[in-house]
Amino acid sequence: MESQRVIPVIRFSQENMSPSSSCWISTCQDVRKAFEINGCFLAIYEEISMEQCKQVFQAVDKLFDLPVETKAKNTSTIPNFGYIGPESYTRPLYESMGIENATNLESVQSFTNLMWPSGNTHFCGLLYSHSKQMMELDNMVTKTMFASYGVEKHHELCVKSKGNLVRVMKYGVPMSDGPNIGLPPHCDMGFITILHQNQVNGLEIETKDGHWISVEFPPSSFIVIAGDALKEWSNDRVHAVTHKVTMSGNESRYSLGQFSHPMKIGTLEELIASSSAV
Ligand SMILES: O=C(O)CCC(=O)C(=O)O
Ligand SMILES: [Fe+2]
Repeated sequence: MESQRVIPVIRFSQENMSPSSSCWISTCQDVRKAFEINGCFLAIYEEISMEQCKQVFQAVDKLFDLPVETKAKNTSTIPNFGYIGPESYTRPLYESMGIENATNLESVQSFTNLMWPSGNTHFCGLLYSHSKQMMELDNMVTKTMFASYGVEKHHELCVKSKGNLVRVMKYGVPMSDGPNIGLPPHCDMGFITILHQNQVNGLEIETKDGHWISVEFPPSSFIVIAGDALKEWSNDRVHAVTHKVTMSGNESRYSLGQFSHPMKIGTLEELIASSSAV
């Protein structure tokens, strides 16, 4: 019971990620345990510097300062992938924008040009390199998870077929007598979400025994959240964790999430069967 109520912290250093290192096996086991018991964990990932994260959130702050008509140009053929403005009853403080395939320079460029028709090379370069680095972390997470289930040889295919969406989010300051709902309780639909924030807390995770715990982000940490598609892929081994955002205090909260989803891999059962076949 207690292990559910503390979010596990797992270090993703170059050293831990080498299959020949002494901690490789334990890292893989920790990832699997966290996904199965908690449905999430905090990854310490120092390859992305804290200075870079600070710059990203400063750039995102300027992005949200653009007029609503400009932000609304961020559209998508996929529902909820583009600009989402505040919704008075369900999420009055929430606003977000999505960049599809943010690990592809042209996608980030076309998003940037929509927002700043005269260009913004700083934003474009920053978001592109940040998204690529977050995807590297995502790939390490899948690699350790695949290894822990004995299906590591299929990991490359999973990496190659991954689609992704980077979503930047702003949560406004609640009025003293107004609602403080940032985002109502939900599970993510995709495979894996990797998320971090500026210095303002607000994310809460529901444990399997129904307790809500507030997420505190240690330095250089990113929360890794299992979504419904990962639960389904794993035949319910992995727990898709319910989470929500509650706002307090007098500072806006910014978060950036990367949502990834492999397109064409068999289910875990199928991969296990093909890994054990001679
Ligand atoms: O902003 C956050 O911390 C959570 C965002 C979230 O849960 C989502 O976009 O699905
Ligand atoms: Fe979510």
